[in-house]
Amino acid sequence: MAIDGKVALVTGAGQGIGRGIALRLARDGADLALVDVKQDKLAEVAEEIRALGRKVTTFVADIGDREQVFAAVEHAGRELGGLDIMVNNAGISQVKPLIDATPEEVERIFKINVQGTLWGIQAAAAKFRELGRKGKIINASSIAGHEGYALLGVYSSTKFAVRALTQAAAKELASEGITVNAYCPGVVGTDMWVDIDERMAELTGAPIGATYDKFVNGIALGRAETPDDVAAFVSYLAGPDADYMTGQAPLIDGGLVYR
Ligand SMILES: NC(=O)C1=CN([C@@H]2O[C@H](COP(=O)(O)OP(=O)(O)OC[C@H]3O[C@@H](n4cnc5c(N)ncnc54)[C@H](O)[C@@H]3O)[C@@H](O)[C@H]2O)C=CC1
Ligand SMILES: CC(=O)C(C)=O
Repeated sequence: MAIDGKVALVTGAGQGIGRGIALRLARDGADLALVDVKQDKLAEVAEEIRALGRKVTTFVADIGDREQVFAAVEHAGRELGGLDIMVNNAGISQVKPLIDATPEEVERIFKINVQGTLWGIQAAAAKFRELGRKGKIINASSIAGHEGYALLGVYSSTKFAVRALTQAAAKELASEGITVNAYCPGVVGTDMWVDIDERMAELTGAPIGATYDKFVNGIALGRAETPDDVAAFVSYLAGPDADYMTGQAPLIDGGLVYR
């Protein structure tokens, strides 16, 4: 298997895309460190990974807190014998007109989506250095990191920022053989989209489900994305076939945004 015996840490692994990525990397042969704020969800995913015959450890951490991210990486290294792949997946959404966004709301989403990704890059790079490994760092951006969406403007700006961090980190870390890439999903049917759809309904008066359907109707391949669709691409980014790729943030969206 492509990443047999490698150690991967996935943030936001308790559900949705992060869970899908963790399960896929386990099927690819990796041992997994699962990080989330939700202890009960982590335990469920860990059980699924154990059933696949891989080693797994869990760690409750808020990625917005730098010390907690470094502690999570330390924990993974200690429990699983190192670190090779860091997936900075956890993130939150926010649906609101730009002109109404409060300082507290902006601070919170930047703390998690942008600072959380930066702390993940820092902690992983420090661990790869210490171990002398050529690790891979993989960050969650979005179609909203390539295009600013109405009512998702602040969220979109955090995902543009993730692309900037990905490019800059790739340039800074390349000489050590560390690669940094991002994945940009489209409309994935997770709890995040349930929240986005509900908030859009409140703000626009659209019926529940209508915003989600409108976005999905724009997808050339004719269906919503699944966590497995995203995980298949992350599997490629985590494996040796992506060794010569760095600083990129490709769209994996079924044909929705074209760049
Ligand atoms: N669902 C979608 O259509 C898309 C999602 N994305 C991105 O993919 C990533 C995952 O999204 P989903 O799985 O859909 O979201 P989700 O809301 O279903 O799951 C997110 C997970 O991250 C965890 N989390 C949230 N804040 C955290 C924090 N501060 N520290 C640690 N864990 C935290 C949550 O507890 C949850 O388990 C996010 O970065 C999101 O922005 C990107 C494009 C599209
Ligand atoms: C959640 C997300 O990134 C979008 C725009 O679907």
